[in-house]
Amino acid sequence: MFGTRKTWDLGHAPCLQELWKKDVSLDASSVDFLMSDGEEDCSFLSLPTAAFPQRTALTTTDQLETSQHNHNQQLLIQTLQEKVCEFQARLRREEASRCLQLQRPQQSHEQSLQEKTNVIQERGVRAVQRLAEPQEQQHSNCLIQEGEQLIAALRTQVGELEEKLLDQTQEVERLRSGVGATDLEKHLELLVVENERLKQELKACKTSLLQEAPPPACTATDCPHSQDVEALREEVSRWESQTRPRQRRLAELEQQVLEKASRVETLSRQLEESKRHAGEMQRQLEESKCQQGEVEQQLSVQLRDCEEELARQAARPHQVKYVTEIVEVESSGSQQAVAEAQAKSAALQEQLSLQRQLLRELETQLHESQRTSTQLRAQILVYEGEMERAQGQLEAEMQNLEEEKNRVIEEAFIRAESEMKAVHENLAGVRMNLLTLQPALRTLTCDYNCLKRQVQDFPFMLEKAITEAKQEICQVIGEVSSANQELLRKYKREMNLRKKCHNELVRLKGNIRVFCRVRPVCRGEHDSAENMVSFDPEDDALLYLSTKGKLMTFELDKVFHPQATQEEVFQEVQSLVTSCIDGFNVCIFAYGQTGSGKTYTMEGVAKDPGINQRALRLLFSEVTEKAPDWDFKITVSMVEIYNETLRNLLGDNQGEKLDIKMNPDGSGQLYVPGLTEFTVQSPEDINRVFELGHMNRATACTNLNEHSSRSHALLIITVAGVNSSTGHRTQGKLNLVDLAGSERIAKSGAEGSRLREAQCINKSLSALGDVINALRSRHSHVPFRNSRLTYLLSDSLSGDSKTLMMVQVSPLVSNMSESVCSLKFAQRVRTIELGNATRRQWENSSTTSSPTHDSVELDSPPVTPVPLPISRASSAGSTLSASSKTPATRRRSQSQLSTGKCVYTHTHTPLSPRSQQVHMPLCHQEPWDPSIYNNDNMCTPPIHTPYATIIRMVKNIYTI
Ligand SMILES: Nc1ncnc2c1ncn2[C@@H]1O[C@H](COP(=O)(O)OP(=O)(O)OP(=O)(O)O)[C@@H](O)[C@H]1O
Repeated sequence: MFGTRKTWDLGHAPCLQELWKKDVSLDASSVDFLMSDGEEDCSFLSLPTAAFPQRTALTTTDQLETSQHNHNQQLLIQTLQEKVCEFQARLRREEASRCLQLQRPQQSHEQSLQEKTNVIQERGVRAVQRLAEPQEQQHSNCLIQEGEQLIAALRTQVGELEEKLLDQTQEVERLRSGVGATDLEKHLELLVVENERLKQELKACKTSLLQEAPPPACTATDCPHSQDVEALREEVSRWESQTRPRQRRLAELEQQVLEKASRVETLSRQLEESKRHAGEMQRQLEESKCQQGEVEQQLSVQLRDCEEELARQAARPHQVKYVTEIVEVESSGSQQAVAEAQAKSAALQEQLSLQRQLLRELETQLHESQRTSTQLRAQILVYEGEMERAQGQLEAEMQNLEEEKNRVIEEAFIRAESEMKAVHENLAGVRMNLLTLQPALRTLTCDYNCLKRQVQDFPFMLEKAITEAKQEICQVIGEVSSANQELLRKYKREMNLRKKCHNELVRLKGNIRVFCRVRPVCRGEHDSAENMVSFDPEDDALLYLSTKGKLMTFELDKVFHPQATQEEVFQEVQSLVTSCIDGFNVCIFAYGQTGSGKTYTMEGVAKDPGINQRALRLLFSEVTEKAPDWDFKITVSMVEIYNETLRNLLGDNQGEKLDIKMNPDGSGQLYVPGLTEFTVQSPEDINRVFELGHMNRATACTNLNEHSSRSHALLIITVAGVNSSTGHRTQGKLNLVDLAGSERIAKSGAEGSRLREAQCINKSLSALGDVINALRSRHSHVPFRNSRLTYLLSDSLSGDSKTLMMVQVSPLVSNMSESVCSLKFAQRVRTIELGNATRRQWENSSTTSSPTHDSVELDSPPVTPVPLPISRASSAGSTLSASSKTPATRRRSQSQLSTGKCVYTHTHTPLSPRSQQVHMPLCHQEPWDPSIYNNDNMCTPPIHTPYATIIRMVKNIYTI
């Protein structure tokens, strides 16, 4: 703050006090004088402090923000006061020094005069005493008078000098008081006025900022711009805080300038005073010289007069004696007087020389003063130059500060104005929004009240709506039901028509399909007939056999080459398999000589199962898919026909021989008492069934391969379904038969038991051929009973059944003749027409055989009605559930028989109470599966699919 003051510190420049001290040393009286002056200056110091109450009052009324500023100003004023006191003290000391300087020659002069006067008085007294005689008394009196006059004149002169000195002292005092105190007071007043002006400006700025601030109603919580205003205020305060030190610095500089100016003025005034005093002193000195000259002249005149008087008195002769006596008497006195006068003269001369020396000293002092004055002038010029520079800098700095202050204020003002404008605009927008929102609020309130009323009324409205909806739903259900009945009627009519068309198509195509599969050459077989067996790449139904130079062509329904996989074979038969879900009886049997691959095709191997396992898994997955609408039950039986003996492969007693009997209920149906049927409910059950059958077949013989070659293995799968929605029932049977080897007995050369086995095999195969021949020839009698095999398969070979014969052919040359026989037999079978496929259906309430809508009329000559095989519940326990099958009645309408047509109906017979079943979960399934009917026309599309869809729709409506 006072950094620049150091530059202007008087201590660094020669001051008057130091200058005076060089020549004049202060004595104790002068120190006392200074001390007394210093104490007397307290009255002077009271002047600036007199302005404090006003300032204090201002301080109390100022805001808190200006307290620091006021404190700084107080410090500044206090510093100024100290400076003023210091200057006053210095001024007084200098004045005292000057007074001392002035008084000292005067006192010495007075002292010298006093001494002269005393000397003259003493000389006069002595002269009077010496001239005590009457003659000389008059002259002495004259001398005394003259001396007294001289003394009086000298006293007058001294008095006048004292008066002049007093006047000079008073003038100096007056000048001192007039110069120092007044200027400082004026300067102090100027400072106070400047301070007041700055305060007023600060107040005005604050007032303008406060007026520009947002309205007080807009508080920090509800006005979004209060923070901006606060930020602006903080910025303004920051600028003010930055401005304050500059203002203080400005005030200090101003103060320093004023101090310098006052000091320069004081110095110049002191210089003038010094000059004037020096002139006066010179004049007084000259006057003293003149007076001294006059005194000397008078004294010399008196001395000369005395000497002349003495000489005149000595020139009188008559009176010589007397005079001589007198002279002699008085000569010693005169000589003494002369000596005294000479002494006086010498003293006066000495005094004169002293005066002259004093004069020289004064002149020297005068020269010193003039030199000091010259130095002071030079210093003053330097100070003035510095002052001008400082003033220029100060003015420039002030101007910069002023400009910066104005700029900051202007920026703050502009910013505050823009902010206020934005705030006002926002406020206007908010007010507008408020005005627009109020109607919306009223509308919302109305809506809310309305909704509230509606919510209150909602239960009643809901109840009413539910009632109405129920009524509408009932009405719609009624309408839908009637429409459904109509649709159902139309659907049944259409399905009958479709079924007739399909049956006609099947009749035209024939329902016996014959496939041929040529097994590959196995490892270790060398007599392959690869060149003898060939295939038509364009037609997969042709097989060429080259034997004995002849090329035999066999046309079958499908020929599988040796590379055909189990999956490819099953792809061709799966539609036939799934048709049993729709209620058809299906018979798939593998025919061929031993080692031609029958077992491989039907049973397969563990890693690559054959048709049996695949068919059962497919049926299981199909009925699972149809579970939502249909409840299916899949039962499995496995039997073996060996030497015309029927064995239950799934039963516990393997030695038991089963028999095929007529159902005692008079229905004419066949059944196998004691045949075990397992209900399959999972894929694991399928595996268990095959494992059990395989194990039972293996335990009954010593060589399974040979045994299997000599026996027929039958897997009988029954699929019974009930539509839970309609009560519609279907039942189909799938017979998968692995026939025994078909080689000729003559060729085999068997004897004994092997001969009997071969005879039995031949008998059964011959019976099968006879049956097929009878069917092909449409004989009235079909010899199903000629063998156990044909008897057991009678329901799957006659009427509406579908039959697939898989003729297995060995590629070996040694088996060529057997292969030719098998293929010829297969080609004959292919030409057989079993008749129209008839679907077995049971109505819910139909327990008697009666013609139904799905009865099929067989073309004449009618096939001899053969009862279906009837299974009886096995009494033997099993790890799996077993069920006994009650016979289904299949009757032939007498009227139709009389007209040459046979109608087969199937009635549902309740299960035997002895049966043990594991029921499949009741499920409804969608019977329609296009994939079943896409590949082959052997199967009719399900007749119940649209109906089930309609039922589901109705159920959905109910659910809704
Ligand atoms: N398509 C085929 N692919 C590979 N190997 C086959 C194929 N067909 C049959 N075989 C193999 O030929 C051999 C004889 O087959 P398989 O036992 O099935 O004949 P089979 O007609 O059943 O004989 P059998 O009448 O004595 O029972 C077996 O080893 C079998 O694995």
